[in-house]
Amino acid sequence: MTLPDPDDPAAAAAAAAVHEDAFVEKVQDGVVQEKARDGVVQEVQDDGNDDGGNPRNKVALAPGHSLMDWIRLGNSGQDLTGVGGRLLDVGPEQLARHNTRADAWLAIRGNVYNVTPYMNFHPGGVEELEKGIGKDATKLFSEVHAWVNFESILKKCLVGRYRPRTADSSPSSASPSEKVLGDGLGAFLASREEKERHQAARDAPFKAPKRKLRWDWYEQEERGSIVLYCQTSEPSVKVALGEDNKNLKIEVRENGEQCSLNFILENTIDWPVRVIQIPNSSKVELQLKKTVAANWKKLGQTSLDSEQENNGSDSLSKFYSKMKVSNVFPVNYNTNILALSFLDKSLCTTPVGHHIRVRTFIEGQEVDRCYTPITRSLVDPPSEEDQTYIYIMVKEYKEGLLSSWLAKRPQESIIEVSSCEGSFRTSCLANRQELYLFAAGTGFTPMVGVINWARKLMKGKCTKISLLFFNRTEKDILWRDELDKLALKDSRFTVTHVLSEADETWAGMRGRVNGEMLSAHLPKRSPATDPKYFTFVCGPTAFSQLTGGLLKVMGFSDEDYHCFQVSAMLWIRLLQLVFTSSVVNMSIASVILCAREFDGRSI
Ligand code: HEM
Repeated sequence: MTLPDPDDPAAAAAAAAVHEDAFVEKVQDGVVQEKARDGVVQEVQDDGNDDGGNPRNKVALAPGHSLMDWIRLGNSGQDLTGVGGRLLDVGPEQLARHNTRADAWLAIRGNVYNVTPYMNFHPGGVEELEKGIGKDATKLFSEVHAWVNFESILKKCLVGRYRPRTADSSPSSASPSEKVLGDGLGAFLASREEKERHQAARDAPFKAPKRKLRWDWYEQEERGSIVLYCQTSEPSVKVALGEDNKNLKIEVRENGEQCSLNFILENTIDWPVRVIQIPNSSKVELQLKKTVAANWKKLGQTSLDSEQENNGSDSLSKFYSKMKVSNVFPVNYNTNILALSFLDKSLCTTPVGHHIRVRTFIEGQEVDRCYTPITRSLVDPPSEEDQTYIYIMVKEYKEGLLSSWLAKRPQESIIEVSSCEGSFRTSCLANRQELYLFAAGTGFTPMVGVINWARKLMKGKCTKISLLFFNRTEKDILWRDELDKLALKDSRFTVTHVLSEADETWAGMRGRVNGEMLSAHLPKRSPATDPKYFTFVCGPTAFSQLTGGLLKVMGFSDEDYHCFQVSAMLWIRLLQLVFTSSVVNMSIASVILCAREFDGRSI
């Protein structure tokens, strides 16, 4: 078996998913604990050897045809369906016409896949796979290896739904997602009885939603997984488990909408739930660990509601949860990392480049500030960040109401934290190979997520991550150690420090951002003719405006750079603050000071 590269979480996560967790239990330090089908856990050294002794009928695959290679091919953007990605309703006759090695379709559990590109990747060999083509191969497939997660392995080869009573295929009038999911769990369930039970559980009475959050689930004896089919690859997902360990609430926020799912689970689960964003897809998997190993047959009772965010303060206030400052890690003389944890069994995920709001009441006044969550470390961000914590970097501003309040707070202080917000979409980085980051002061914090994301998920594609980091003095440089260590560890990453008020001992670059600095830092190629590189900007507003303006002059279009900025929403909130009676005594000046606290940008 080819083991996932532990440094490539995209591939590793996908590899774990395709094995449905049946085997790969843990990948750590190159040692995999492989759980055999009889439940015995054995340690296997990752020696890169693909055959592992070949205890069964697996064939030796040609070089370049490992599971990892297949995942890469799937992520390459090539159309592996052969039908342009349209979803078809396929009847037996049409299926039977695709019965050659060069044009091979098969149906498994209600879905039709084009397995032509998978032929040479099939661990059981081409001849074996050929036995199932041109027909409904569900029985054959289950007899040989019912545990194989075909849905995940072949997801990029999906042709459509199998309609045994349909003579011809036609593009169905149902929406693509309806067709992919069909009756949801049906794709996963072998017995009709089970299917009906699950259907009943899913159709349990709930408030009619404006937009349905589609989901599926599957289970093993010890675990269950809920798969959410979101609209984007950057949903913010919040999960809460009730005191009874059975009441599970899921909130998904994306595209300005929030959808909620509430389950009363069939039985109790252990906290925490693990939330896994399947790389390069809009699928999110919630992994549940059952308190007592048993087959549940159904997930439980559900209710579902969805609401359109109306940009109003009422709607916003719903997204605040109480969190406590669990730990404080000093960064430099005026900046700390705060580890925030929920008071109850809740967690939330943070899409790259998105931010949260921290809110509290100081002397009766509501103070609200945006922070971009970071990872605890830049050099070794945990591959599985503990999602029950949110880490924020807080710089103390003397005149900043919230930051100076936070700086004085001992551990265990309680604050309110919103769900994530933001407009950044990683899709703008598709096919980019080089990233150039321009940050000033705490404008560096959104870059942490970008750097982590590029290192993990653009592996193989991203060849350069170059940060030009502006600060006043040496002691103001945030995470200097981490940045230097990362530059040593990862040859793709470089950091250049620029100081505006350096003392005479400073041998590095000096000054404020200007056109010369940017051109020296960027490739000589024009972004118009070479769209392989992308630029991020974040810092005080004056810095961002100047840098953005210079980039435009240099030929960068809006598609070639992203500026993390104060959102329009923050301005709306600030104006609301000025005009609401609760802060009638708050001067416009102090509101502006609040706004200034947005990641340190001055306004
Ligand atoms: C329906 C016709 C198929 C037949 C007759 C067949 C046959 C086989 C055989 C004989 C093996 C070696 C089994 C062993 O480990 O002893 C195998 C392994 C495997 N097949 Fe298939 N296969 C079929 C379809 C598929 C499909 C459609 C997929 C894609 C999802 C697939 C994925 C795999 C995987 C991942 C393994 C390795 C399993 C492991 O490591 O435990 N097979 N297959």
